[in-house]
Amino acid sequence: MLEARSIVKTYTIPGQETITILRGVNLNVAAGEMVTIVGASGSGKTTLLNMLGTLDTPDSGDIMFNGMPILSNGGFTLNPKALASFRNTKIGFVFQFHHLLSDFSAAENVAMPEFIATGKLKPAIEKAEELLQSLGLGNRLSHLPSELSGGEQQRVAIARALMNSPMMVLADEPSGNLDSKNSRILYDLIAKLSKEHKTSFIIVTHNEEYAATADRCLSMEDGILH
Ligand SMILES: Nc1ncnc2c1ncn2[C@@H]1O[C@H](COP(=O)(O)OP(=O)(O)OP(=O)(O)O)[C@@H](O)[C@H]1O
Repeated sequence: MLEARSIVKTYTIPGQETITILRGVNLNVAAGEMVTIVGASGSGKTTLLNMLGTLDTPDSGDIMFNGMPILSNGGFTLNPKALASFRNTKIGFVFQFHHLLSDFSAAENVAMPEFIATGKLKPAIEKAEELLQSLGLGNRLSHLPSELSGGEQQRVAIARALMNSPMMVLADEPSGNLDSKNSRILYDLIAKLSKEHKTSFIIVTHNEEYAATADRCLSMEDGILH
């Protein structure tokens, strides 16, 4: 489903030498596969996730998505509008600080991107409620983020990422602020969703114990994914 080839990324800070973060990363992820990425702080895990999510460009490398070239020799193949549409429809994002909107309920938070895209509130809310119910949050639909536990908030963030039935979800430390019980629940849930929805998950984490529960656990070392 996803094929990333020879991704190289360097950063140059004015007045300092250039540092190479990604030295030629290769990654293949199948549909419905759950892949975790571990590695030392600063090793480039988030940088890679940003490239895979088309949020940033590498210096060089290629990305194919479902057989379609998205990135060729370090440049996007789509114009900005088409790229944004690709990202909004095919990729879901889950971050450690889930960025839920504090004045909106769980259901409204999940429905928001679709409401903005379509201008139709009722179908978006109905779909959001259905999704939240399937994630065990049926009795939390009208709660504000501040009225939800950390684990519940993270499940709302996952529901939001799944709202447009993406082919791939990218998650950066999704359990970073959760205790071990809630982290376990979250990883079990992701494993189940990846199989049920045939959605690929790529998850960056520091927790090697949970990382090992994925279909495949990779490690970022010296700018290469092993
Ligand atoms: N915009 C930038 N300009 C310069 N250097 C950057 C920039 N973004 C990231 N870096 C550097 O790239 C390296 C990799 O950062 P990245 O956030 O990908 O690491 P990480 O593996 O996700 O780390 P962590 O586990 O601590 O989140 C770091 O040394 C960071 O300082």
